[in-house]
Amino acid sequence: MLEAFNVGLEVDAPPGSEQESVHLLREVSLRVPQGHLMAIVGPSGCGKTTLLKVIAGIQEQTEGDLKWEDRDLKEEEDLHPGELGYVPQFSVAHDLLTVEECIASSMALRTQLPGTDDFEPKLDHILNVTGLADLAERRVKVLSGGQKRRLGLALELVTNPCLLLCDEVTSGLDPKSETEITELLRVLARENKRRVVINVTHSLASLEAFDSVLVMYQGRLVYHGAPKLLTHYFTVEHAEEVYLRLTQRDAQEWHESWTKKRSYYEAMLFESKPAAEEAAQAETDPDAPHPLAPEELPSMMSQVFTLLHRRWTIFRRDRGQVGLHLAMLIGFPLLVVIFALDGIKPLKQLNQRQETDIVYEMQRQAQHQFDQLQAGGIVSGLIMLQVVLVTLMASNNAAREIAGERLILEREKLGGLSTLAYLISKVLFLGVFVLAQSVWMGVFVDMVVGGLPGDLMVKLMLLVLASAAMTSICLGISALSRTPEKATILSIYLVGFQLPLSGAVLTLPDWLEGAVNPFIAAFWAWSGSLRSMSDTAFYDAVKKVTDTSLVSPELAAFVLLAHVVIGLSMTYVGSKGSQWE
Ligand SMILES: Nc1ncnc2c1ncn2[C@@H]1O[C@H](COP(=O)(O)OP(=O)(O)OP(=O)(O)O)[C@@H](O)[C@H]1O
Repeated sequence: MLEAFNVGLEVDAPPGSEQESVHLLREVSLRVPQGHLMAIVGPSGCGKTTLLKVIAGIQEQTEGDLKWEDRDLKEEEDLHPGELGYVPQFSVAHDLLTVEECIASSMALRTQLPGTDDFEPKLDHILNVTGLADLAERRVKVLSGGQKRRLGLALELVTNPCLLLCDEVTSGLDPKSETEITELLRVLARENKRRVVINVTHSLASLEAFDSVLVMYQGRLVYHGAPKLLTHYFTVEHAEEVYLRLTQRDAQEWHESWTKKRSYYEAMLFESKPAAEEAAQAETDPDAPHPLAPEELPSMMSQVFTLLHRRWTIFRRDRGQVGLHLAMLIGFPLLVVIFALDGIKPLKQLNQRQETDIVYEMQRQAQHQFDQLQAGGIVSGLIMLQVVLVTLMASNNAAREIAGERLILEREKLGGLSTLAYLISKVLFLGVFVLAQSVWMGVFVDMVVGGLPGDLMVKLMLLVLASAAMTSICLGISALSRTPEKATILSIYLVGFQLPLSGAVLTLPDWLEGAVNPFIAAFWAWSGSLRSMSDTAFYDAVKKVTDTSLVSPELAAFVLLAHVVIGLSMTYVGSKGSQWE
């Protein structure tokens, strides 16, 4: 039995409002027996989705109590992820996966079935029961609205939930599809004796298939009873007239009226017990296809592997992303080399004279002095260009990574996905890009210019760390942002400020340098790389063209690592926090 006692939800009023807070729900009390299919109806904005979220534990009520099978959901932990199925209004599947892949990945994230003999039969059963068997190979992107809703439902059936909450899975469909999905919900309600299925809907047209109907109005419960008594209660001829009728009294009056009469209507609900009987019958059915106990969650590493495998599949199929990554991987190092073309000659000449006394050479040859200045500018510029382009690639890797799939993440967390598993999968996925982009950039440029001064390994390490730092920070921004657009803009600003604030082009005033540098990854990678040349002739040349103080490679590596840690902490906190809106 699902029970609510005077449940209320009060939230801060929107900015600019005269009140301090608003009540989204007030004094909602209900009892829903098991094996029952209930519809929540009401005009737009009356609190249907809010009530569903409170029952699901996505939003916690500020007043009253909720009970499931005599467990107080406020006192004890929320429902076990395997006990709860929540189908949101929006699509919770990746566009580039097929229907079968989506269900299989949901199963792998939420159950221990993959690898067992039960996996295939269960997958087939879910495809069949939701009417998706013929669409198993079709990608989500091309599914119709109704098919996406069936898929949303299918993703929740992998665990045999006993509380299945559906937000508008029947809305906006043609009458035939609406009837089919309602019938499916009814079958699901009967399939498991412990199960309660609740569906939010706008439609008042086909409520007969439900065991009960709950009407919400302005955050209040104003009716909960059998569908056939709805017209009687509201004294209207057709159910479709109920919304108009509601406007004739205010919500408080409707609620008071309901409080007086509810025992009569609820008693009728419990007395008829058609649902419980049908459920008992379904349970004894010898053809019942699978056990109905909730599934156990898989291990964290198993979730990491599933997420990683899924992410690579999506990446491989996203031709635009693959093309962009390849273009940057090949194009950016070439760009650096093109800028260096004019300077390669003095660079090589200076390279050949490294063994000689550079000061003596300078005094002796005016030409050499000119070469040295030019070479210093080229070396500093090349390193900075490498670093900035690597950070640009890093921001492109990470900016949309979490914000772009936020609602899917929220749904999967509710289904038992570990935030740490999610974070590790992102680190492993993006780590490949960080290594490929920065190592290739460093090695390619070094080869073409005939060897930049200093230890190649130190410069490569700093490039990798600069890329890792920017990737982590942008991933953190992505996890904390409400939309992918916001995350992208913030990440672009961050990269845009790297060059002017790095001190490589213009020297910042001392007081500003100390305040800004800690935040500029490009400064540390550039500065540490230049300092790593301190035992070569180039260091003097580089010092001549920059007044910015240069730091040791060790300090640079330490600060960049700190950026990585901060970025990953932001990512963890941002991913763990709830962002359903
Ligand atoms: N976090 C929030 N802060 C402030 N107001 C909110 C919040 N969440 C929802 N609301 C408001 O609460 C009201 C009820 O929202 P809800 O989404 O539950 O309505 P609904 O009945 O499901 O509507 P619809 O049928 O249009 O989906 C709306 O006016 C909405 O703007």
